[in-house]
Formats: sequence, C-alpha cells, structure tokens
Amino acid sequence: MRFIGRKSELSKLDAEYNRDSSFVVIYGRRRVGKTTLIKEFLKEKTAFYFLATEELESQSMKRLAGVVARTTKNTLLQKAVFTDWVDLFQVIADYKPEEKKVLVIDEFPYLVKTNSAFPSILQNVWDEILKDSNVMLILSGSFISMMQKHALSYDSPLYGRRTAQMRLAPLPFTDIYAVQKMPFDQAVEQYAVTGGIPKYLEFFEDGRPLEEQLKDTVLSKSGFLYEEPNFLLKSESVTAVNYFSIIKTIADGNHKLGKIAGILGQETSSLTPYLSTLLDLGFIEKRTPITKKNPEKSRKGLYFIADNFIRFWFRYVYPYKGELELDNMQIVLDEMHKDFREKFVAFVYEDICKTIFVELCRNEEITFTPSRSGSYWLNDFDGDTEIDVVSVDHQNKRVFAGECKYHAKPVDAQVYFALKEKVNNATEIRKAFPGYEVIYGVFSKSGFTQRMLDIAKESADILLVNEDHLV
Ligand SMILES: Nc1ncnc2c1ncn2[C@@H]1O[C@H](COP(=O)(O)OP(=O)(O)OP(=O)(O)O)[C@@H](O)[C@H]1O
Repeated sequence: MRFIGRKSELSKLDAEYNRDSSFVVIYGRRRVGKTTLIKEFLKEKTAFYFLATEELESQSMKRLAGVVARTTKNTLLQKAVFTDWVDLFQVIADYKPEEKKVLVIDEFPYLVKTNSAFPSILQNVWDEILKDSNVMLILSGSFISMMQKHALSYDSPLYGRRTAQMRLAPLPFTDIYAVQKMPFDQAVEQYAVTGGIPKYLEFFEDGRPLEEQLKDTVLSKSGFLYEEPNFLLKSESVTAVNYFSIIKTIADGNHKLGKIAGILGQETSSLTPYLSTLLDLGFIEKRTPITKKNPEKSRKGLYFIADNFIRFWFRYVYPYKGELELDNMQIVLDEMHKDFREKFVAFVYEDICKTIFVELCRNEEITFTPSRSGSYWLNDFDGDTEIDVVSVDHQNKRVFAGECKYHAKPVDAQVYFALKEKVNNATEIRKAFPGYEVIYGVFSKSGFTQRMLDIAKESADILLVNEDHLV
C-alpha cells in the first residue's frame, strides 16, 4: 500500500527537526501508523532507529549498538559490549554528521517494562549528553496508558523535556478516498468498518465485496481481526468485564450516562472511573452540543464509541461470538442486512461529512474559518432536534448547519426545509451565536432532485455537497 496522507504530521515533525534541539513524543493506538510515519519522516536523514521489544536489557543494548554501528559505519561497535545505556548514548552524541541526526526509540514502553528506571536514565542522558548534540529525539509507543505515565505525565522524570507531542489519529476518510479507486459508497462502507486504521485497510484492498472480506478477516475464527478488540483492550490492561459491558451498551446505541448505568444495573457514579479510562485511551468519546461553552462540564454530554472498528465489532461480532465459534457467519450477515447501511454506515457518514466540510473550508471552496465544529441536539440524539454537522466561524460571524443523508435516492428540497425549521427552532443556537449568518448544507450520497438543485441555484445560503464535494 502506498503511503497515504499525514501531511500535517510530517510538517510538524519537520518544524521540530529545524529547531536546535527537539524531543518529540509520538503515541497512539496499535496499528494507527506510528512506525510508518516515523520511517517516512526519516527518509534521507541521518537516523538511529531503534525498535524496542520485550527482551533482556542486555539484548536491547546489543541491538542498539548494532544500529549505532550501522549508522556511524563503525563496525568495531558491532562487537563492543555495552553494559550501560549512558555509554551508548554518548557514542550517538559524539557522532557529528553535517546535518542533524535523529534518534528514534520506537515502542519505548518495552524498555520501561524491562527496567523501570529507564525514564530516569533517559532524562539524565537527555539533560547531560544529548540535548546539546544537534539531535532530534523521538520517543514512540502504542501503550497509551504507559506513554502517558512514563513519557508525558507530570510525575515522569521526562516531564518538561519534550518540545512536542503528537497523538496520532486514524487517517481521515478524505485522505484515503483520494487514493482509492472505488465508488464513493463502497469507500464509505469500508471506512465504517476500518475507521482509517491503515493496518485494517490492508485487509480490504483486494476489491472483493465487503461481506466477503469481512468473512475472511473478521468473522472467521482464524481471521486476523476476529479477536482484535480483546487484543487492543488487553494491551492497555483494561480487561475487566465492566469495560466490555460498557462498550457493548454504547455500541447498541445508548449514549446517555443514566441510560448506560440503568441497563447495566449500576449507579452512574460507579461507572465514572471506567468511562474516564476508556475516554483517556480513546476507545470512547464524549460529545456535547456545539452550543455548550464548557464541554467538559456539560451534563448534556453523550458517550460514543470513538473507533469505527471497535463499534463494528461490538455491534456485529461480540453478540454472536457463540455462533461464530461454530462457524455460523450467516447470523451476522443477516443482522448486517437489517441495518448496516441504514444505521451503522449512515452514522459514520455524518462524521465523514464533517471531514468533507473541513476540507471544503481548507481548500477555500467556501469562505468559512471553523472555530469549533461538532453537532447539535437538545435533549437526546434524535432526529427531531439533532443537526448532524454544525460549525461556527467567529471571525466571519457565520454558523454552518448541515444535514447528512446516506440514502439510495436523490435528496429532495424537503430535507432542506426541515433543516431550516430545525435551525429556527434551535433557540440555543441563536442564543449562543447571536446575529450570526446561517449557511445550510445538505450532504447526499445519491445526489439531489432537480427541485433541490433549482432552489440551491437561487439561494446563496445553501451548499449541496456530494462525493464530488460542492455541487
Ligand atoms: N500513512 C500510511 N499509508 C499507508 N499505509 C500505512 C500508513 N500508515 C501505516 N500504514 C500501514 O499500516 C500498517 C501498520 O502501520 P504501523 O506498523 O506503522 O503502525 P503502528 O502504529 O506503528 O503499529 P503498532 O503500534 O501496532 O506497532 C503497516 O503495515 C503500514 O504499512
């Protein structure tokens, strides 16, 4: 698969590279593409790339010595025995190529697992040896909880050393679609399952129908992704039954704290610690209406699963594990035929529309500088008050309100009228953004009726967006 996207991440790394001394922490969920991003960045640079693994410390030092020997082309080092990290890092500091050198410690948490003093050792090495040796240090790792604890937190010896940190997010739909050679709806359905995780994309590249690929990769007991969420949750040591039950309840479409607690027969207060761990790890997210000034404190926050693949797995695989163990995949396919497109994919399409809108703004296809983007609802996430995409441009005093339709038929003007009415009834939007001009957007997978197109031609305040963006 050719390298996709990551423009802003690469330019952030370039900016760090151009500083006198830089210390960058990169972290993110398994399979999101950290190593690939780093390797792309290292192209044409003098680099010491060390991938830590679960092995004895002496073996790690031996391998790093090998890396140093190769980069410095000093074969004597290959045979040297190092018993102290400081000596190894000193060799790196003493190596003086013309351009800046980059030292990468990938999967840094493994070194901490083998030697809990490693963050202190590295802090010392950075302060005393590396900082002034024209080096860029990159620490990378997948265990989000360990990266937060040992590389980022206030309690870590490394606190205060980093010059930048990057939590790598999945690839946005628009970057993937730009390089894919497939119809828009096929790409959307695939993204609804893979969620922009490049490793997952690799399994869905052979052009066969999605169901066939799902059977091989996700629904078959020997499929690579059959147990994936177990693996992801275990990596972060969140294996308790409570975590599974919470994710499953949210995957079933329950988003309010009270409702989730009610279904699980628990007090809301007893769920809070579990939710906050899942939030920290990025498995779930809390969304609040765009009109709330303090999203952190808002009681209107709703919980959603943040990762498409995890949502898919808990919705269509987890409940049928018993049947799948007996190779009965049909039950899952039948379940998918009921609501995969209409509900599951339609929900993901709303997020995709948000990304498309950001791209329209970035490409200056519309004059809008988003200050905040999200959605709006009054009490619950229902069709009556919910506005799928809402973005605010404080600079130009404009609000964008968009409705997304993942329907098989062209969207008619009725949808636009209903959206206008919803915005008119949303007194909270008018209160939060008084006097702001409203721009209406209708996103459609299957185009628009002639009536809708004619109305849009006459009005400056409507944007019609399909897969080719603005119509
Ligand atoms: N930007 C990208 N474009 C294309 N393919 C990518 C991209 N990023 C990652 N990949 C592919 O996805 C797979 C996983 O990527 P990578 O190993 O970099 O992830 P990671 O975050 O380091 O994973 P882990 O934490 O599980 O080791 C690789 O096979 C890689 O080829």
